[in-house]
Amino acid sequence: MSVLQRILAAQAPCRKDSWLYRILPSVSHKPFASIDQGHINHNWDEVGPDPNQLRWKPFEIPKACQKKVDFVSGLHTLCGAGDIRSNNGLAVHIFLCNSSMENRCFYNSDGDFLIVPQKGKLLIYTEFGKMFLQPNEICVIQRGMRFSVDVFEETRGYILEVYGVHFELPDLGPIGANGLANPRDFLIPVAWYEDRQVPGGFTVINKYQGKLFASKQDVSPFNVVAWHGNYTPYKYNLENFMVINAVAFDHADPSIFTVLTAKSLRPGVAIADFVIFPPRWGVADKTFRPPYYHRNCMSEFMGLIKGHYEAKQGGFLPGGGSLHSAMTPHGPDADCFEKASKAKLEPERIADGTMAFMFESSLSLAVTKWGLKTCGCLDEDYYKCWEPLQAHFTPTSRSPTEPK
Ligand SMILES: O=C(O)Cc1cc(O)ccc1O
Ligand SMILES: [Fe+2]
Repeated sequence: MSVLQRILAAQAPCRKDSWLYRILPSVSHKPFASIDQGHINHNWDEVGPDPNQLRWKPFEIPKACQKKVDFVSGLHTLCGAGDIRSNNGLAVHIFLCNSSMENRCFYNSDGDFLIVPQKGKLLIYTEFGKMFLQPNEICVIQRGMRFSVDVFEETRGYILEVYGVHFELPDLGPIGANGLANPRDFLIPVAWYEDRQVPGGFTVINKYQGKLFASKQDVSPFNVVAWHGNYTPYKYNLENFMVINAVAFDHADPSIFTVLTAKSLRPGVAIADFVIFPPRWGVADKTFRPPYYHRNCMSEFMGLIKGHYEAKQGGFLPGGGSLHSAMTPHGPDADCFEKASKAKLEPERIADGTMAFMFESSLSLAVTKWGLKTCGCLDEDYYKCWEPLQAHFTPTSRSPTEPK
């Protein structure tokens, strides 16, 4: 492992600190000035809440031949809640880019980023070293860390930003010592540096209270020759997730698939959970195996990295998304309902070759103007996937395994 090392406690929640040893102290050579906001927007109430089930077609990536867009200029806020100034809340952003950041880096004063690439690989230069990230891997870059992103094609992904808290592994409770995302599978960068003068200026972009500011300096900020501490970016390959699920009957709460959680101060309640739906076996008897129809207290933003989501074979596509707000009913589409209602309950593989995920929050999310209008990807027909639902209730029917 030349570039990355394993970390045993990437998620140590409380005190976090790292010491960085630089060639030159990192101070701005010019004052920070406000720059074009792009579509970074924390003013969700500009459009406001929407109690409907929303679905987005794949967010469109700008064509490289038309306009060069890098990771920062291609960041768009989709929805969120809370307040940055009091360090409580979250935002969901989409990144759509086609070019590498050239002599530009970004740092976020507001919160931590959990980055989920969906299309295209990312080579992320951080002050702690480099991280190479491909779809089906995720990384966390915490508040204040400067980073720059190289891309190699038209690239898309999702970001979950949390304010005032860090992501950590969920408490395992009765699961015990190991399972779900295991600490051994989290990787952190090893120090890497460049001693590079940049006569034309290296632009440092800062997100502060939801707005972007820029300052120039004449050396690369990636001039850290060594560091130690436990405040580090890290990455994780979702393939390593050790899935635990129902093996007798009933559909488990998807919280059993939590990779990382950003806890609120209320025990058991998260600002945001990052949950995945990995390939696994379905074996539950006497059970409607797909996700149940439900209304619940959480806001659920879902995205798809690859393949199909078990509850929506059509319409929910890789690179798109959906949002089911608190207490709004939702569940499998009519097609899935029909098939699962008649299916023989044999052991079956579920979700092979796919990876859907959920950013789930106890806060009530509002959608930005970009999400509802500007992106142009809202699927106005989403509700139609439930229109053909038919009742299958037959009072006299019995399960084949039930005693007569
Ligand atoms: O709404 C969804 O598709 C996500 C989800 C999946 C599941 O298996 C159970 C509940 C749930 O919210
Ligand atoms: Fe749900």
